[in-house]
Amino acid sequence: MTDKAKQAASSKGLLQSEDLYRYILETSVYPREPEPLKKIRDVTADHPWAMMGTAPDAGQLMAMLLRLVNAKKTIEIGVFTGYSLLLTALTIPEDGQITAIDVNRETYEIGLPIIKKAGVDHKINFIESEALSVLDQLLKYSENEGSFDYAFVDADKDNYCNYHERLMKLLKVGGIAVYDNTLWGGTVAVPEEQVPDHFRGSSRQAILDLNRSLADDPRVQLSHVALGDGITICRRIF
Ligand SMILES: C[S@@+](CC[C@H](N)C(=O)[O-])C[C@H]1O[C@@H](n2cnc3c(N)ncnc32)[C@H](O)[C@@H]1O
Ligand SMILES: O=c1cc(-c2ccc(O)c(O)c2)oc2c(O)c(O)ccc12
Repeated sequence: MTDKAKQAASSKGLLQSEDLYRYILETSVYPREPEPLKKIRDVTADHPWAMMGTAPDAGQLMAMLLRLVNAKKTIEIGVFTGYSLLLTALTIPEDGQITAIDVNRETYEIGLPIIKKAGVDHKINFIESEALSVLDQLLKYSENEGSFDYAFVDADKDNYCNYHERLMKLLKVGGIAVYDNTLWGGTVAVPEEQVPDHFRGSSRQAILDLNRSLADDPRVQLSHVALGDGITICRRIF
C-alpha cells in the first residue's frame, strides 16, 4: 500500500468521512485513551509502516471485549510496535498473561520502553517467531486447549484461516477471537478488476476466504464490524 494511499485511507477510515471519523476520535476516543497508548501512537507515527498500527477506535472496542469476557489469558498474533499489545496489557488483571508473537523483535522494541514504563511488561511473554509454529507448540500441551480467553489476530493475512483453526482449539468456549483488516480497505466489496493496485494480492484473497469461512463456521457467534480496517469478532460457542 503506497504511503499516499495509506494516508488517505487512515484519515477517513471506512466511514469515508474525515469529519465523522475525526468526531468519533476527538469526542469519544482520544479523551479516554490512556497516556501510554498515546505515547506508542506518537513513536509509531514516524515509522514507515505506521499505517499498520491498530486504529484507536478499534482499540477502544477491543478493550471493552477484553473486559466483557474477563480476559486473563490471551494471545496476540502480530505485535508491530505494541499498540494493541499495550491496550491488552493495560486491560487484563495484574496476574493476566499475554502470549505475544511476532517475527520482528525490532519493532516491538520501539514500544517496549513505554510498555515497561506503564508497569505491565510482566504480563507479556513476547515470542519472536512465525505464529503458526507457536500455536502448534501450544497445542502439544493438553492444558492449553480451551484455556485462552481472548486472541487478537493482526499479522500475515494469508495465515488467518490457519490461525482460526488453532484458536478454535486454544480458546475456551465463550472465548473471543478478533481478526483485524477483514474489510481490507473496503476492497472486499469491490470487483477484482476495480481493486486499486495497492490493495490487490494474496492478502485480499486471504481476507475474502476468511470472511467466507467464518460466515460458514457453526462453532462461532460472529460480528463483522466496520471499524478501523474492518474487524471481525468471533465468540466460540462449542
Ligand atoms: C499489522 S502489524 C501488527 C499491528 C499491531 N497489532 C499494532 O497494534 O500495532 C502486523 C505484524 O505481524 C507481523 N507478522 C507478519 N507475519 C507474521 C507471522 N507469520 N508470524 C508472526 N508475526 C508476523 C509483522 O512483523 C508485523 O509486526
Ligand atoms: O498494508 C498493510 C499490510 C499488512 C500486512 C500484510 C502482510 C503481512 O504479513 C502483515 O503482517 C501485515 O497489514 C496491515 C494492517 O494490519 C493494517 O491495519 C493496515 C495496513 C496493513
